[in-house]
Amino acid sequence: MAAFFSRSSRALPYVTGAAVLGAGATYYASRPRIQLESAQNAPTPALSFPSSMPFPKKITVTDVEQVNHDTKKITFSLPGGDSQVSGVPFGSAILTSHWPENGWLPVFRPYTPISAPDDRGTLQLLVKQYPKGRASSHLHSLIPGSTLTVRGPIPAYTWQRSTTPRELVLIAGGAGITPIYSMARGILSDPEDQTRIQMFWGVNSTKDIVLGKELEQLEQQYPSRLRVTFCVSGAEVKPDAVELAEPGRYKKGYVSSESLREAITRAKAGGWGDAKGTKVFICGPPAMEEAIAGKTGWLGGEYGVAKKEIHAF
Ligand SMILES: Cc1cc2nc3c(=O)[nH]c(=O)nc-3n(C[C@H](O)[C@H](O)[C@H](O)COP(=O)(O)OP(=O)(O)OC[C@H]3O[C@@H](n4cnc5c(N)ncnc54)[C@H](O)[C@@H]3O)c2cc1C
Repeated sequence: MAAFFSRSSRALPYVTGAAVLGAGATYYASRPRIQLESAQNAPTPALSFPSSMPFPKKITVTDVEQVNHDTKKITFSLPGGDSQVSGVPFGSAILTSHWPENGWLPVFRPYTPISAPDDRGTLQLLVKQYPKGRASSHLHSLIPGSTLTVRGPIPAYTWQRSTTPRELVLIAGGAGITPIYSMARGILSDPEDQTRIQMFWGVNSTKDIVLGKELEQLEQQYPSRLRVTFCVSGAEVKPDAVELAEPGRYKKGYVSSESLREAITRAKAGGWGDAKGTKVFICGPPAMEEAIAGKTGWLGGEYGVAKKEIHAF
């Protein structure tokens, strides 16, 4: 799939039928099962692939929360209310579109919901605004009652649960946290899945840790299955975090080779890789992905991880 951070130029191909239909079979095999409370009130998916590609849906803003200097959490209600779930499997994105004022063409952009696939009646996006960003500025302009046109879900990684213990390394950079968080929560919330996750999230500043509480909650809920390390590269690092309060939890600097070494050693001891052999999931800026998972990156070199064992969103 397109690298998350070269996303603007890659958004358009998502609307092309060929790419979308080609991935259809994979998506259907991977759709999460919806827990039915009873046959009568079984929720239906608001979005389903491929029918929601040509026939978009409108979702309505119910809440907007400014979570830091550049990011908003936007909550939407689904067209069918509580009788629906989003239908977006974890790790997958939806395709938003809007017509810019005086624009000749609509602007399409993918966003990964941070709500769970089986949340009734609601879908939540976490959107970072880029200076002059067309879609992100539009999304940041929405207020309760505004509507947004969405298509999808865009097929993503086909996850297979593991009933025996397995280790994964998940790496996010900046706003690339949304698919990584979504994958982690989806895997952890399956009680039959024994996958254990070591997650690294590289941010410029602790201000950028916009899903910190949610990740902390997951860690508390699944202490033996999730371990998160925040790598803070800017000057401002949580005071005393490294030395005192939370040893190992906050690291100064980028997600580095040294940071990963310990995780990989642990992963190797515990049965590294999911049922399909994928060992590392990564989503971040190109420079970060290149340094870690590129041709001459540490994973391939120092740690001997093959390209096919790495999934980049
Ligand atoms: C599968 C997928 C899922 C995604 N999920 C999310 C999500 O959950 N939340 C989220 O906030 N974004 C997400 N994105 C990114 C999103 O699709 C847009 O690309 C992003 O919001 C910027 O679009 P824009 O129209 O606002 O900016 P544009 O109008 O395309 O660009 C405006 C300016 O911003 C700069 N810019 C754009 N993107 C970046 C970037 N990544 N880094 C640095 N500068 C940039 C451009 O260079 C340009 O100068 C996802 C992308 C993909 C591929």
